[in-house]
Amino acid sequence: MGILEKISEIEKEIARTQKNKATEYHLGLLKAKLAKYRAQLLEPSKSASSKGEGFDVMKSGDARVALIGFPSVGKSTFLSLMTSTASEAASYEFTTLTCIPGVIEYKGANIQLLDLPGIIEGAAQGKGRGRQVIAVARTADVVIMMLDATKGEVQRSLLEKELESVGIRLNKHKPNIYFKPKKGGGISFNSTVTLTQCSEKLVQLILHEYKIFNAEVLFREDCSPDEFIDVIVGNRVYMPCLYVYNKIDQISMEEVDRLARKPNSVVISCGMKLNLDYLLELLWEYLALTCIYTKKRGQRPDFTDAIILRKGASVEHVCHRIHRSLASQFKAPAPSTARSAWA
Ligand SMILES: Nc1nc2c(ncn2[C@@H]2O[C@H](COP(=O)(O)OP(=O)(O)OP(=O)(O)O)[C@@H](O)[C@H]2O)c(=O)[nH]1
Ligand SMILES: [K+]
Ligand SMILES: [Mg+2]
Repeated sequence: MGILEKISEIEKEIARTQKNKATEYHLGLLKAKLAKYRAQLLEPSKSASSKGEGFDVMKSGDARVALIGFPSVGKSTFLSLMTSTASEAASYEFTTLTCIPGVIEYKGANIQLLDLPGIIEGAAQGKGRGRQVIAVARTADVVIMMLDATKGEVQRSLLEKELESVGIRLNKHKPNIYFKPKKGGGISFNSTVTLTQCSEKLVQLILHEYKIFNAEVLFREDCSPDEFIDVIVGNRVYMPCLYVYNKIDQISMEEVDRLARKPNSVVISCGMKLNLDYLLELLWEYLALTCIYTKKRGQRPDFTDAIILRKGASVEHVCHRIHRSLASQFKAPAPSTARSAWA
């Protein structure tokens, strides 16, 4: 049996297994198995020919945003509207075949926006250019999931499933679980909160599935078995995602209102240039960039020229941006308390 078949067998079994106290261990084990097979599926294939051409776009600017969506939802139209780059847009599917970068200039920052080919169901398993597109998405700071407002719901859940299956976690934080494999001593299990979804026995079962017999595990949060598996597997990407419903010129006012109220969602129309300013404002929030203004002694700061840094940047980072040798000229290293000054 191939990996794909094994995956689909397990998925079917999970679907037909009723969720209750009696099946919780069985389900936990199935999920651990599923995660293992998916990881195997994602191991880089040996043949170089499977690499997409034109996908290795250099990172540039202060942040990177990737446009993910089904074909013909308006990704290229959006790129052409927001940046000075023109990306071909047309009414047929798969107009865009490579990664096309543009730059959004906003509040003094250069935000790299990547237009990508449309992806479809099965993308994670290599359908279309799915794998390459998803590989680019992993490198982004924020993903814009562009959806056709007339079929947004279906598209959204399909794409979420695709990204989920390759270890991309949207709008979630890293589970607060301390996990450390050891050389010996068995499994030590502790928690600082009451657990309602995992137990010591289930944790052990899952660890054994990964052939881990010695480890320290500390739950600092009431996490699910899936979240625990994420911690064991490790290479997960926790990514902010904005759901952008485009083409609202095609739906009723009531429907626009309903979509706009969903969490992490914005409604726009590229065709009628509706609500694009608000989308930018929100994108800026999601990027969580920090602007630092410098000033000369006795003068007012120049608010037109900012040093743009990532969230959590330190004083040392700022020094580096001003001049490479600045930090090393200080008598003492920046105190660690200063690190959190604008985190
Ligand atoms: N009605 C309407 N049509 C739009 C809107 N935005 C884009 N379109 C149209 O949708 C079609 C597809 O647009 P594209 O920008 O090529 O879509 P895409 O997502 O880049 O498509 P692929 O590259 O094929 O994946 C074009 O005919 C656009 O003119 C909108 O807001 N309203
Ligand atoms: K298109
Ligand atoms: Mg396109």
